Amino acid sequence: MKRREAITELGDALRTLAEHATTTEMPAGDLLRAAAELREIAARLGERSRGRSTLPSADDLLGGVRMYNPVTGGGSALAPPLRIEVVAGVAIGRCTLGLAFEGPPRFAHGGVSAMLLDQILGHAVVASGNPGMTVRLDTVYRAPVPLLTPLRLTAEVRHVDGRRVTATGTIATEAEPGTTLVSASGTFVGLRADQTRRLFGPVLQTEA
Ligand SMILES: CCCCCCCCCC(=O)SCCNC(=O)CCNC(=O)[C@H](O)C(C)(C)COP(=O)(O)OP(=O)(O)OC[C@H]1O[C@@H](n2cnc3c(N)ncnc32)[C@H](O)[C@@H]1OP(=O)(O)O
Repeated sequence: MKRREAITELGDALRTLAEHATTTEMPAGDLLRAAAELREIAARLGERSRGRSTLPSADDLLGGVRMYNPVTGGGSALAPPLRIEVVAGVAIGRCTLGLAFEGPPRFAHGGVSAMLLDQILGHAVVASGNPGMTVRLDTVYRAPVPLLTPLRLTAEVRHVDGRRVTATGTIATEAEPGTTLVSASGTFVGLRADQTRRLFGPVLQTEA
């Protein structure tokens, strides 16, 4: 099995683990045994690991492959994961949030909605040919986002003004795509070459 597939397999197992660890009602003894076993597995995985300034060997930064992105990465224990495709400049995302993402009972945490929107807005911005970093994200929570329910997100670029790009996006359910639950407007700023060097220089050197 190729390494990326193995990373995704481990990510799937970790996401299942996070969901079951969130929903389990097993007694204390079982939880302590599980914790001890998991610490052993964690120690084994940590025997060979990378630091902050080294990209994952399975990533292709310039090709857009980020295996551990906390929103879209197949290898991330934190990612729903959100699957995004860009069609005619519109980013369309799909995911289902489990109980690990609960804020108010039965519904998603508001910060999770903002995280999903930041990511999908970013994809629309990159697809427009004006990549940049988020400098502002305004979210409007119109209705709570239900857990364990297929979701549909959209995003598109509205305005490009020099280095500054504005994009908007929404979260709805797959069943009612016309009913916006959360909307967002984001401002992204393209980096100057000196800013790219300052922020990402060490990583780009290892990539080259
Ligand atoms: C396919 C893969 C897709 C990947 C998607 C990933 C999505 C996720 C994206 C993120 O989450 S990025 C992480 C969160 N963002 C950051 O950490 C960025 C932190 N901010 C910075 O480091 C600096 O703001 C930055 C280097 C981006 C820009 O610094 P500058 O000093 O160059 O900004 P400057 O103050 O000169 O402003 C540049 C322009 O942006 C405007 N601007 C800056 N901050 C703003 C703001 N908060 N709101 C509105 N406009 C703003 C500013 O007015 C100005 O407009 P003009 O050029 O028209 O004068």
